[in-house]
Amino acid sequence: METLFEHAGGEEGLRRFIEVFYRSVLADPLLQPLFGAGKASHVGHLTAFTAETFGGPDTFSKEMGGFPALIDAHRGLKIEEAQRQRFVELYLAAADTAGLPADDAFRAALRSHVEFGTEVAVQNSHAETDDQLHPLREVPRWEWE
Ligand code: HEM
Repeated sequence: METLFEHAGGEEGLRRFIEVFYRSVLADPLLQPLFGAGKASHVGHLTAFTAETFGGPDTFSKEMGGFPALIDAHRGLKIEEAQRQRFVELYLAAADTAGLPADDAFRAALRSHVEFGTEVAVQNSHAETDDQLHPLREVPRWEWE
């Protein structure tokens, strides 16, 4: 069966999507304060993460610090629910703008992926001890719904 990665247009399709998404995040009054001026590495890292979770190459885990780097990136950010919801909204809007496939099965997987991922990020952003982190310790392999 085709992977979500292949269906999304591989590395190139996902990078185009994440570029649109990150641009919209940095222009958003609710989210921009968390991201500051932005980081040159963010598009590459988020693209690699998304590729890996959708069944593509495991470059994020092998070469970019993997899940521990992701936990560190969100620690202490204290992401609010309104910010989480905006992140989801912008993510799904970017999928339209970037022209990712619009079929229901793919969009359902994209939505459940970002809903779950943002819940994990919010929890980790508030954790004051390792016990309070979400139990996830590896990049999850997302599947078709
Ligand atoms: C709840 C909403 C979220 C907010 C507000 C948020 C915010 C941030 C911020 C401020 C950074 C550090 C600055 C930067 O690298 O530009 C960051 C890094 C990162 N975030 Fe998030 N994040 C959220 C959810 C997610 C989700 C759901 C994912 C994955 C699906 C994700 C993946 C990443 C990655 C890959 C990095 C870069 C880590 C690295 O440099 O290795 N984030 N995030």
